[in-house]
Amino acid sequence: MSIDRATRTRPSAAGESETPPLLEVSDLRVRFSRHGRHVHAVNGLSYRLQPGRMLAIVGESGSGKSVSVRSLMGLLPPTAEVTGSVRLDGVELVGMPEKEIRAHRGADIAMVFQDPARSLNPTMRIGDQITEGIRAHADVDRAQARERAVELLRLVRLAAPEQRFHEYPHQLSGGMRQRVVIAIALSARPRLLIADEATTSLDVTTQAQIMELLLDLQERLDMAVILISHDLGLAASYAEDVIVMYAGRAVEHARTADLFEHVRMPYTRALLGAIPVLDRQPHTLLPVIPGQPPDLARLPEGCAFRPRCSSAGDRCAQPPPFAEHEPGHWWACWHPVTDDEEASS
Ligand SMILES: Nc1ncnc2c1ncn2[C@@H]1O[C@H](COP(=O)(O)OP(=O)(O)OP(=O)(O)O)[C@@H](O)[C@H]1O
Repeated sequence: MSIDRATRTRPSAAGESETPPLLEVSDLRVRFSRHGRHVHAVNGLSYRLQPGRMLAIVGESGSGKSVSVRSLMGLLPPTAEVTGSVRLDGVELVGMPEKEIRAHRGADIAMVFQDPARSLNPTMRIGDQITEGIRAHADVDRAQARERAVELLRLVRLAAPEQRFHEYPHQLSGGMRQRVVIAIALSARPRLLIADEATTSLDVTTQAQIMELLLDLQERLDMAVILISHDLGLAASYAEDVIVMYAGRAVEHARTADLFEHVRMPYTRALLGAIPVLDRQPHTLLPVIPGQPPDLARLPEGCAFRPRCSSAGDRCAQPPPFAEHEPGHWWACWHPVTDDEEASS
């Protein structure tokens, strides 16, 4: 698998703390309650993200990836009960009144979603949509906002930005629309950009172009990026650190190269195992693992992966601690994969 990205990055790794983190998530829990039924979507998620780094969060559908990042933005419905701590530059976001969190949303943290068509207003010219975003966060007149909007379109490498400024979303391709969405997300110069399956609806070539753009913006603007993806290849190619989520928890977290070369969590190995090494190319979707993820309204005691795990034993009835077992490499498992097992598998 391509690990270029992981091997040419700065030495900071999961859990290291030589610079203060931009984002510190501690024991984050999100519960949806309806008609007496409680869905435990996020169950004690903790991680740190340094400024200017790219972290991928991967896992099967329903593992809590989207809910966990939406909670950072205060973008969950009122049925969601959020506890724990999310600190952005030391400022606590959990429990912050909606009015204050709105000031952070867009300005400090921005988000790009899967479907660019749904993120844009089809009846508005793209230039107006970008200037609206700029003026929501900065005290600038129309001419200044327009100038900045064209600059942003140039920054996201949209060809002929002055001309595109006057066009409607339907006149643009899917990739161009996602560039516009990214331009809007960047309009307040956020320190953290969350890309939630932001390239999933695009063809493979356009996906790679948008990922290269995100990488370029991350480096040029020194912006941290959280990449939410089903695509292990994408995580391996672009992110410096990877968190694997299962049933609302982080089950493995490490530098990308470390994770892929010294996988420890049987769940991560199961995700990787069905993909022959030579086929581990970018854009490799998560394979199907036999069995079902647990019902989040009735989480099992102990390790949630136990019913599907070929390494499970009696001890797995107790919850395995999520701990830094090797420098910069965190996992939650009583029976981690060894390098010898991995080599012979
Ligand atoms: N508004 C809601 N009310 C009740 N349950 C919800 C709500 N939003 C999400 N959930 C539940 O939370 C769990 C986690 O969802 P989430 O969207 O975070 O998963 P995901 O890992 O991002 O998966 P996917 O890749 O399919 O989006 C799911 O079981 C989902 O059904």
